[in-house]
Amino acid sequence: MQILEIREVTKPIASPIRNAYIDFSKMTSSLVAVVTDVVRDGKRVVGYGFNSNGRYGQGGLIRERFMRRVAEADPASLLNDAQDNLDPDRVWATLMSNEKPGGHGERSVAVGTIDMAVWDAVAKIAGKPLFRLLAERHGREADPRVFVYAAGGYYYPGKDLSALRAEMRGYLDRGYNVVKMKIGGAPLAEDARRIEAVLAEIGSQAQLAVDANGRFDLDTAIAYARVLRDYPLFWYEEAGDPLDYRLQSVLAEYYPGPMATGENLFSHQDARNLLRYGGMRPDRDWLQFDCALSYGLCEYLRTLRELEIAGWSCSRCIPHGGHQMSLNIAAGLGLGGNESYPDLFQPYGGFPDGVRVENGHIVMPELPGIGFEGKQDLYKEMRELAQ
Ligand SMILES: O=C([O-])CC(=O)C(=O)O
Ligand SMILES: [Mg+2]
Repeated sequence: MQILEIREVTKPIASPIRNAYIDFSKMTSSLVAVVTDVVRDGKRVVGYGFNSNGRYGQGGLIRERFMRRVAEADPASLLNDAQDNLDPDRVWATLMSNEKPGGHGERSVAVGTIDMAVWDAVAKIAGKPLFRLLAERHGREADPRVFVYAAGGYYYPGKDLSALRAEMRGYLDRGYNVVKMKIGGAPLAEDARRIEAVLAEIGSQAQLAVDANGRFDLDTAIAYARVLRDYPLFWYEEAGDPLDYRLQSVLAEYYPGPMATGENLFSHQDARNLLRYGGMRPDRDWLQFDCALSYGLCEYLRTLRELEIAGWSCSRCIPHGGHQMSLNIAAGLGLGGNESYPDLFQPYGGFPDGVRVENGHIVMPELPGIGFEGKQDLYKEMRELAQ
């Protein structure tokens, strides 16, 4: 049993939307295939992965360093002790050989993308959905019913309040009961009007989260907090720079409602620093670490261990990124849910075909691996890469 090859292609996921920090006009994502020599149900097992939106494709790093390390490794060194499957941690250690600690920039995205494909292959070789494999490995009961919320509400040329309201209404019509919109890309008074328009639209049918994408300095974060705290928000997300733990912790003094952050922290050490110094409150705040951007599930498991040490429940995690990998982690390990972008970043985001959102939850189908084969538009792109 061995990995024959890793392939990568960088795909556009561009759109004219904008958050408070970036636009997505040139956004790309790496799609990776881990091709094995294992055959299941008459078909060669290929694991797939991709990175979530917001960070660009990583073809350069993947080709120059990470693919080569796997290709040069003794294939037996990547197997588990029983030699009946790949060992994701051994593959991970090979990927990360000769990498210094710290500086978790783009390489965490490259490794996270390959790691997703490795776990997909491992679950397919085991013949199980990844969420069931994870639950078994951790001695837990899987719960295939997962909370999901609809992220959108971007700034968009010519988008007025009625378009924003119509967008949010569309999410409610599709079964969501928490929706998210961007803030910080317009003056505070205008954002307040946008928020009030959405609150009027969703009424008591749903709750609203807002996301500043790390745009604010402390004064601005507090100025927003003074306004936002009078609204019944689901959370106030990523007010300031992701690594400015002091800002986050001072903000907590001005914002009694739930805060969320973590999508731009890419290692368990950074996550640990957030828990130590960021003033985040385990009884109400939310952690959004996204394995696809942060060295993958092998590292995410270390992050979950840090949560446990710091007295946090993993049910406070609702990852960023809207991909099926985090849905599997949520169903298998008991996270609080997952992000979803009903109208964006297709075909990468979303659920297997036929999965519907009801009362803000989906039920995971019983597909081997991560479940990409159940989403036709996505699997078409994946198959093209593997052929
Ligand atoms: O706009 C983005 O970069 C995505 C984002 O922050 C989110 O989904 O929370
Ligand atoms: Mg965000």
